[in-house]
Amino acid sequence: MATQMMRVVSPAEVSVVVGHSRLSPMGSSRRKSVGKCSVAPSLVANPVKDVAMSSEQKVYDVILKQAALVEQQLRSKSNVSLDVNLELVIQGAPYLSKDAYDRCGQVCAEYAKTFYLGTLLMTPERRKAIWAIYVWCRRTDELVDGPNASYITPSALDRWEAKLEDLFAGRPYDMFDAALSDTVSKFPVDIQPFKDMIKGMRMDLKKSRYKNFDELYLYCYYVAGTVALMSVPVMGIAPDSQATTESVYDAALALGIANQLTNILRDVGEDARRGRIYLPQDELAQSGLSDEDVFNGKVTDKWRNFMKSQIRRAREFFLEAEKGVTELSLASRWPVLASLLLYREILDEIEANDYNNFTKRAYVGKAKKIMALPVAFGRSLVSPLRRKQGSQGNA
Ligand SMILES: CC(C)=CCC/C(C)=C/CC/C(C)=C/CC/C(C)=C/[C@@H]1[C@@H](COP(=O)(O)OP(=O)(O)O)[C@]1(C)CC/C=C(\C)CC/C=C(\C)CCC=C(C)C
Ligand SMILES: [Mn+2]
Repeated sequence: MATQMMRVVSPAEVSVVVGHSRLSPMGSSRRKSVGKCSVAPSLVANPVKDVAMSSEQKVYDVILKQAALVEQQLRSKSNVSLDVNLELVIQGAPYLSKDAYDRCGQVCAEYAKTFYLGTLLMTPERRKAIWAIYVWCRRTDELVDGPNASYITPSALDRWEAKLEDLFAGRPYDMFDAALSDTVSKFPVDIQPFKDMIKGMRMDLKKSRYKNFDELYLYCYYVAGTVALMSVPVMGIAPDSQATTESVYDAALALGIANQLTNILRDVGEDARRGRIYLPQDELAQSGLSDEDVFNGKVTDKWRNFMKSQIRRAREFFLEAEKGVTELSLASRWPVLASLLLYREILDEIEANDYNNFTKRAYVGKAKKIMALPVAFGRSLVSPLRRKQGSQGNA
């Protein structure tokens, strides 16, 4: 989908790279609650390569793997100092990691202002790491959605992936990669979600229709659910959280999916003008709609009904995510909750536009944005324990 949310990293920065998996809709039926420290690495690999596995099951495997990595780090009581100002060598040129992170922070501040403000509440180590992840995600999306997108071939994405492997192995290629390389050496971040995001971009190059929600779910995981799996190991789970690591990752994943579904519903018209329909074909047909109806862009009762069910589904994912936010470390809750509230409001705006997402862009105004911030802040102060007692009526 076309880049809308934020301005992008300059094409030059992206093209430096061009010169050269696996993974869950959140049906609660599939989620098994494991004790907080019981996600054993032996659970991680699914030895059965079952082609009939649903997308949700495939994604679930990645959650288990990421949760296991976090548990492992907790068990080994990682006493790595997170604020070492490590010197990094990038292609012979020494850079201080501080400079590399500062550059990431500048990109964030420029392209995602509200989000950048939110990160300022985090501890400096976490903030810098989130900036580095943000920049990598933005550059990756930029490859397929940015000004050079028409030159991007699967082999350019192969080269981007090779650079990803290099940076995970401590051999970053440029400043931005140097920051991420440092981040992944300090936090229990797995490479899989990063590879999966590239897979999503690959999918976007060749696929413009989604047979059913299972297919669409996998795409949403690739391009957005992955962001959640990359970010939570950095944001951290609250020490007083009683939730299982796995359930927190489930909630995080739900936020990625909800955001991407919302993105898709907002951008229906714009995507259609590029010949793309990110909507489940079977559900369109069940509502008596075809690709032609989407291309014609006429708001009919059939369209309104179809949109209502799509919006309902996105809201279910937001609800699932909301339950997990208070399990995050205190300082990470606010930016996450603020982004959740703001993104969810886009759905309200689509309704307010009478479901005309063909020619009207659903947009959350400045006043609403500003109002969401203190609301999110107040709610983020509720500790997981208080919430638990509160829900039992003891608070
Ligand atoms: C327990 C719990 C709820 C934890 C929270 C977990 C968490 C931090 C989830 C983050 C969810 C999130 C922000 C997902 C990103 C979704 C998204 C907007 C994806 C976009 C993909 C492609 O979009 P498309 O091309 O269709 O549309 P555009 O027109 O291009 O917009 C992306 C553009 C992929 C690239 C993603 C980013 C640049 C965002 C990266 C953000 C972070 C690393 C920070 C996440 C942290 C916070 C505080 C939200
Ligand atoms: Mn994009």
